[in-house]
Amino acid sequence: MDPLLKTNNVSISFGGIKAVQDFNIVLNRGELVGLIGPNGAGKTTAFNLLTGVYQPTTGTIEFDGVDVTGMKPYKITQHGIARTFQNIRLFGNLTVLDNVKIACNYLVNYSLAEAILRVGRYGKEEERIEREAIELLRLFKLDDKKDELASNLPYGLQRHLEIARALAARPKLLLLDEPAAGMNPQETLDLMHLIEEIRKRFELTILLIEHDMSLVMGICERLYVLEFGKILAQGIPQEIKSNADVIRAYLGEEV
Ligand SMILES: Nc1ncnc2c1ncn2[C@@H]1O[C@H](COP(=O)(O)OP(=O)(O)OP(=O)(O)O)[C@@H](O)[C@H]1O
Repeated sequence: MDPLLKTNNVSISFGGIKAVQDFNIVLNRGELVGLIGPNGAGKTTAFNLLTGVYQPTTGTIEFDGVDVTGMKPYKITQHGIARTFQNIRLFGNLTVLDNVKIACNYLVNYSLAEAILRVGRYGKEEERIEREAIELLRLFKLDDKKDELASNLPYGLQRHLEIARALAARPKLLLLDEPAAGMNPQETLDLMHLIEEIRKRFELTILLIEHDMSLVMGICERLYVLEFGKILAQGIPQEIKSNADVIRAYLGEEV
């Protein structure tokens, strides 16, 4: 089967800094792959390239048989790539439910005129969106908090809501940028199980940036390691753990 995502020598520079250089990765359908590397290695920049936030200086990105290089972020979302952010980006003054419903709107099937006049397909679509949003919240055990303001949720649940919102766009590929940041060990463990569950349930492919090595090594099937914008190593967790270059890059930290 064709891979879901394939990047070809994707690079970007900011001024003189080559933030990402010759980024070549392949994600097969259904894989859960980690993207790790020291601070400033280029991981978030790679996500910004895959989601159209940045245009690559050179190189191409093929997603599900389509060349998505240079597409606007909303187009890329419509093609099936969704993400979460390192720093939570919820609409804090909207309810938990509305945060998810907004993301469903990428997929609405009614015209602007029908929405303004509140006729035609509008009503049915709105019902469907609400139903799907509540189902998602149930999966994340957030349905009993659907009417609370997102900013009032505890930190760990805000991270869950971000993932629920990303899923509302029904992606084929989910990019998670440090989903366990700031979580305690129990919350991290719960998150690991949740990620595995949503992968199965939604038949997702997942690319995960994470500094928590127990999380990455525990759930990822393969890993790419970035250093100074370049791929330093790739392989299964066992290979990466014992890779001399990777150990050096992490300056003797336990990998
Ligand atoms: N918009 C930008 N303008 C200038 N430099 C940038 C920009 N975005 C990223 N960089 C630089 O690109 C390099 C890679 O940064 P990036 O945030 O992708 O690293 P990272 O691996 O995600 O780091 P961390 O683990 O700390 O989040 C850094 O040197 C950063 O300063």
